[in-house]
Amino acid sequence: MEERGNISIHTENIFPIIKKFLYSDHEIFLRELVSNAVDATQKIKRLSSIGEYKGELGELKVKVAVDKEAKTITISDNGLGMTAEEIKKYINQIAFSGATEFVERYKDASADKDQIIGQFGLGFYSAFMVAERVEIITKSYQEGAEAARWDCDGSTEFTITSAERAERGTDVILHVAQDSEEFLETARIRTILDKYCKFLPVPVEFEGETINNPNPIWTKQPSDLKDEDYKEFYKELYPFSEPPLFWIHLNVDYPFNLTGILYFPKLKNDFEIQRNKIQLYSRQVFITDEVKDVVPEFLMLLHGVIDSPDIPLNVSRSFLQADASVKKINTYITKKVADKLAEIFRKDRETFEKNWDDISVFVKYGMLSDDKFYEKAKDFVLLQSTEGKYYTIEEYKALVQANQTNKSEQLVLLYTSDAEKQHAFVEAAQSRGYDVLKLDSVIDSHFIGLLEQKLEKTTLKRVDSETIDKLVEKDETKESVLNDTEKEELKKVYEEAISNQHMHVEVAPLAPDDAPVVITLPEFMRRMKDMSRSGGGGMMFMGDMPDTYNVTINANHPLNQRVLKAEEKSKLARQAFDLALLSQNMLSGAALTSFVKRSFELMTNE
Ligand SMILES: Nc1ncnc2c1ncn2[C@@H]1O[C@H](COP(=O)(O)OP(=O)(O)OP(=O)(O)O)[C@@H](O)[C@H]1O
Repeated sequence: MEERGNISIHTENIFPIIKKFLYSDHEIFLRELVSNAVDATQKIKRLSSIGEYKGELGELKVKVAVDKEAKTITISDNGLGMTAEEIKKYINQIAFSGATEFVERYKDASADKDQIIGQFGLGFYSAFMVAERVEIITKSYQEGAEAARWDCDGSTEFTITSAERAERGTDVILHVAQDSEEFLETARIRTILDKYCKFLPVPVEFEGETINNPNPIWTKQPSDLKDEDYKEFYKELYPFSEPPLFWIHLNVDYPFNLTGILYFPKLKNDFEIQRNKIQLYSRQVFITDEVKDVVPEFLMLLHGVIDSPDIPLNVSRSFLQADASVKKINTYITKKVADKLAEIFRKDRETFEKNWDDISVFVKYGMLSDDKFYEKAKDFVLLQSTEGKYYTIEEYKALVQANQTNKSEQLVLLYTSDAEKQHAFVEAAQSRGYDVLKLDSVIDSHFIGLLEQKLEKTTLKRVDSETIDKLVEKDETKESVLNDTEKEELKKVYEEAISNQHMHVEVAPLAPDDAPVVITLPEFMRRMKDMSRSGGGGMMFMGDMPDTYNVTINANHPLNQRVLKAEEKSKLARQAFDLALLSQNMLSGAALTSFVKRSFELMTNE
């Protein structure tokens, strides 16, 4: 038997295009061919199970072999094989038109071409990305079938001849082109197999070893698995990572098909570098680790695998975002993750609190970016007080309600963004019986905004944004020891001593044991500046403005009564002001030097 033919006379030669134009990701040829081989073995298994094939199945496996001298890569399987007629049908017609369509569709799409090619293979013809000639030697499982050889040199011409092959199955032999000889290196092939074929459902052998785990745990029933299995699998996926905190086994078959395991890694605050750790599979074939658009942004902080044949990979990005099943998948995963967290919170609050530092970024990010997630997470998101205790929002509100409700019935939640630097303020608040929250991660400034937006009659104030009396304004007037003239004079003394237009001085009757001078940066001002720094809200101009602080002089503090009577009023006032700066880590440079000098001088003259 010998037959020559043209694959298609209507299409321009696609092979040079496959080879040259789709220059990126040449390595996926191996994924395509090994998956075909795996499919072929699974098909024979199915035929056998329904009684269509009565012969011995034997040990089903796929082999990959490199012959450096002959410059060939061979992918062999003992699957169902093909007759000469089937080669014509599947390889010459169907696969070819598939490849042609692929090339036609994507040769002009420049922007996300790499993305698409990475996710969606060309099928059999991707062999020509690395080969100058491809042979198929195959024998069908059907009784009395003759072995056949297909040979194609990368033009549209092919030959089909009869061949010698004892057993059922297929060898695909790639004669590697000169410019692709890197693929004759076994280390390279091993790396590619490891990336794409690690969890293929049929054993894949290379250099005498099985390189894959055909039964990864996500394909099993959760009830058949122990914690150890999940931890082991995590190690298999990320050999150099710390153990995960906990995990979720995803398992749906309606209205879409999806399995997988998502792990909560130890996150801390470095969430930027942790992305792209979720691997996307389609029937155990690795597709990509760029799951953007497939899972919600905030879930990309998780690690693990998602396997779904229902994720359409052969479409462009914008389409993917609008795709209904992708949306459903998003919603499903989000719900699962929220439910899992709620469950741990409910069943084992201690563990939940212990891990809170690692998951808080994730939970807050989720609450900020997804309203449905907010609705679930609002009951388990934790607020940490500076004293190290954890509260839910409701618990915390109940805790501070009595003491921290101001005269306009607003509940004032106090927080510090840096307990060290703002120590003086934290202490002052605590001595009033107020509680102070620790909200000090990058995401917290956004989280604070979210809480205010969602919680009724509640504001959040940083402890150093006002003097203690104004933080939680009560309906009481404080008596002042100084009369108005004295207060006016004191103000002048300080204004002159400070002599800085960005320090707004005012005199107020605080408690005698409050600090004599308090420097605050109003909450509103700081938030505006934060906003403009992060480029939002049309506040760009504010970013360049110097901070304007409020300097509150405590009229009731004995020191200020002394300032009024002292000979060197200005010096004493400046000293008090510098001490206030110092307590907030704001004193440096020349100001610090002159403060130190002045202190020695004052001590000497005492
Ligand atoms: N090793 C093989 N054994 C048996 N049949 C094969 C083998 N490789 C390819 N085929 C046949 O050739 C057809 C075309 O393969 P090709 O890889 O181009 O497309 P596909 O596998 O159907 O789809 P995909 O684009 O997802 O790869 C297959 O559907 C199958 O019928």
